[in-house]
Amino acid sequence: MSERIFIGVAWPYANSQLHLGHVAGAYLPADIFARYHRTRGDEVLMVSGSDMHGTPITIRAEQEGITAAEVAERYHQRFMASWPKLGISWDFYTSTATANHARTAQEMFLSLYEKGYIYKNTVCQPFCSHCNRFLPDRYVEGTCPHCKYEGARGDQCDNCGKPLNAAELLNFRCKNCGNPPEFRETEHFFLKLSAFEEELIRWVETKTHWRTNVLNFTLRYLKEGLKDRAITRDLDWGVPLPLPGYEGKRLYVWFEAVIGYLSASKEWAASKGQPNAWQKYWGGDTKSYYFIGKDNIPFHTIIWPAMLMGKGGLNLPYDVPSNEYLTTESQKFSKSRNNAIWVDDVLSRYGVDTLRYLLSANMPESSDTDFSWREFVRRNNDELVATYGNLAQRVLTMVCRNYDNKVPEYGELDERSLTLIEKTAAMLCETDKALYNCNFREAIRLAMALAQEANRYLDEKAPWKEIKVDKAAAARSLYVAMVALSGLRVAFYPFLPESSGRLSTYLGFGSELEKESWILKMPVVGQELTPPEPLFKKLEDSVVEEETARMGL
Ligand SMILES: Nc1ncnc2c1ncn2[C@@H]1O[C@H](COP(=O)(O)OP(=O)(O)OP(=O)(O)O)[C@@H](O)[C@H]1O
Ligand SMILES: [Zn+2]
Repeated sequence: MSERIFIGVAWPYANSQLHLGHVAGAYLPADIFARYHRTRGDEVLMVSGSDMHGTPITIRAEQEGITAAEVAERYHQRFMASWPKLGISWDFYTSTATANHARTAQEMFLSLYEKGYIYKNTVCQPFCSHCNRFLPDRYVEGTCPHCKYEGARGDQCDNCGKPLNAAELLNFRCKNCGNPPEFRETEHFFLKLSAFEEELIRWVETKTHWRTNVLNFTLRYLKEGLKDRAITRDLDWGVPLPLPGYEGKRLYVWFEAVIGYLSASKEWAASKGQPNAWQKYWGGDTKSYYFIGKDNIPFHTIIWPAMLMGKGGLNLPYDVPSNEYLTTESQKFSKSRNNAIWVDDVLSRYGVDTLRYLLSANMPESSDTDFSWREFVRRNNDELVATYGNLAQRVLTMVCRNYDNKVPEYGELDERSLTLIEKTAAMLCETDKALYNCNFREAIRLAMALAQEANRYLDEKAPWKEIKVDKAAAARSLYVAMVALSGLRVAFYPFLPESSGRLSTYLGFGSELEKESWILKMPVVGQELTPPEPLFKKLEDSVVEEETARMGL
């Protein structure tokens, strides 16, 4: 039975270009999941957009001496150019700078305000007398009170993932001038998170299908007790408050950005000329998945669900399959720390499927994972080229050369051949299960294992020898290997859409796998074929040194 799946993906801050951490953490797993469900025949809506607001952008603008709008627009355009190169198949990608988003965020604010879930309070906020302004979020740095990490910021600690208030930091200082701020009174609006504590605990306790790290982090956080959080800031960049008298304040970026999932869905519906079409993705038995890196967990398992509970009538997350960090030398890739490997740069030298393969096979699903150029080259050469690509190339070239560019007659199948076909069908069942449960590494491992199995079959049968004595036997071996390839193109499709599309045409099927289904399709005897080009290119070992030198390690 087909399902309806909503996929929300973290909104990247438009303060820098994309690095491999973003891809491995959020965008690639979301895209794999979307492509998989579309191929299964499910209805999918995958949305996100650039986060144009917040202090990461104003800080960058101040550093460069340009406006925040200019910074945000520049990186938004770069993201838009990167997505197709990466093969990220958005149903809709927008930004938080739209009038639709501001309106949706303001409506959410007012709805929660009217129900008493948002209230006003006077608080002490850090104020730098040297810079003469309040210091929101990332304008303050200091030591995390929980894990003692020294580079924690006024909104969150990147090391232990806990959201923070500036006043909780130890040894806090102004990011701009390094002086310790004083605390001054200012009025802010608060989200009454405490009102949702019990409902949230009851809800999270039913989420036994969540990843252990996500579930444990969330429960620990909830059981420490929820504090109400300020959701406005003294800033002039962001979505204005929908109430008169607060012109110098804006909605806090984290309250506002998560609303993007809803506003993007509405904008998608409007763009299709069906303004109500978003509703079916936010109600009924639609399952909502949110793909994010682990620093975003509390915003998606606590704050956003609390907002949705308060508003009512909209689906809560079904799953939040958050990834851990992609690291270099055990440090989180970070724009701000400048230790990143940039997506556009990598894609200017290597194929997109090589990158997607490495990041899928080494995805930081359950622990932080170091990116390694040695692994990049090894997996490309040993697995993509020697195991999978070579299998396709050997089989299809022989078929084209010896059987007049047509899928050959295979006659009667022997035991060994039937076993490979059965294993291929079983692999599709197992990858289906793994992908359904967001076990991406497991799924891609299963597919590559079948490619190895098909190579063993081919080496045993040796059609290049058979053909000299028994052309019909060689035809059978090659046909059965084509059946395995037919299964592989489906299983690899969510991960490696470019090469799967090509393999699909080489096998005589169309290139649009999403129009098929997650089953083993047999190549059609007599179908005309075009001789194949290699699916992947071998990389020189020198790539490891060149790239490591480029990173300055
Ligand atoms: N090294 C990483 N590994 C895994 N996920 C990451 C990594 N860096 C960022 N992400 C995820 O990518 C998404 C978008 O990131 P965002 O633009 O918010 O950057 P960020 O986390 O502030 O990164 P930075 O530290 O580079 O400024 C978020 O869900 C974030 O968790
Ligand atoms: Zn200062």
